[in-house]
Amino acid sequence: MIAEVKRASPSRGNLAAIPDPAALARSYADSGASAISVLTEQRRFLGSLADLEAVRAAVEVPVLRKDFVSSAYQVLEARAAGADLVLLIVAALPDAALRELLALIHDLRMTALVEAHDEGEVDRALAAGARLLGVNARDLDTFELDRDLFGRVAHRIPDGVVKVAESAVRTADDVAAYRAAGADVVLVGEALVTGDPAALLRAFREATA
Ligand SMILES: O=C(O)c1ccccc1NCC(=O)[C@H](O)[C@H](O)COP(=O)(O)O
Repeated sequence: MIAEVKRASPSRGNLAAIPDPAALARSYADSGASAISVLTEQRRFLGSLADLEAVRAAVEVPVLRKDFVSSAYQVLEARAAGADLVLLIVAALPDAALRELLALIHDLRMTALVEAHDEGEVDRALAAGARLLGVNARDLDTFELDRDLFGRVAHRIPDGVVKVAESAVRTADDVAAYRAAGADVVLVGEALVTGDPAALLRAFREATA
């Protein structure tokens, strides 16, 4: 499980105040999350690099900078703030930029979560050298959720590339469905920040046991 610190979103507005992101991240890690995703975009998600720094200082597990990263500067910022992983969204990056940012992230001994939303984007992510590939159920233009998307495109992702199912998890059954469709990792935001994170993470883990 990757558990997300998510105060607000363009599709859902304000979700949770999260006055102490470090405490939330600690509760995620204590409840078995294997990594923490921190949204650092300010305007629509109400996140910040300060949130990332606070989370980094609070947990031992890897921390993901989740943002619309399109420059080397943002990757270096992520590193300086203590991130281990950086999100790269295929739809937002031409092939050359995707390759350059991926190479920089690997040179820095970091990991890129390369995010796709259709088969063509999965193929572009693989061609660029993605080793951790996310399939986001949320269409970033329309905000529509398609929980079945992961199952339709996962067959294109070869063994050896870690498969992450992103978004739209509300219940343990959703986690079980992603797992059955081949997900190695599931990334969850809204359900955790609007519910009881410890109880949910326990139920999510049991759903895949
Ligand atoms: O969440 C949104 O509304 C959103 C809109 C546009 C671009 C990105 C967006 N979210 C980022 C994410 O991918 C999710 O925060 C993450 O996958 C968790 O999703 P969920 O569990 O459904 O909150």
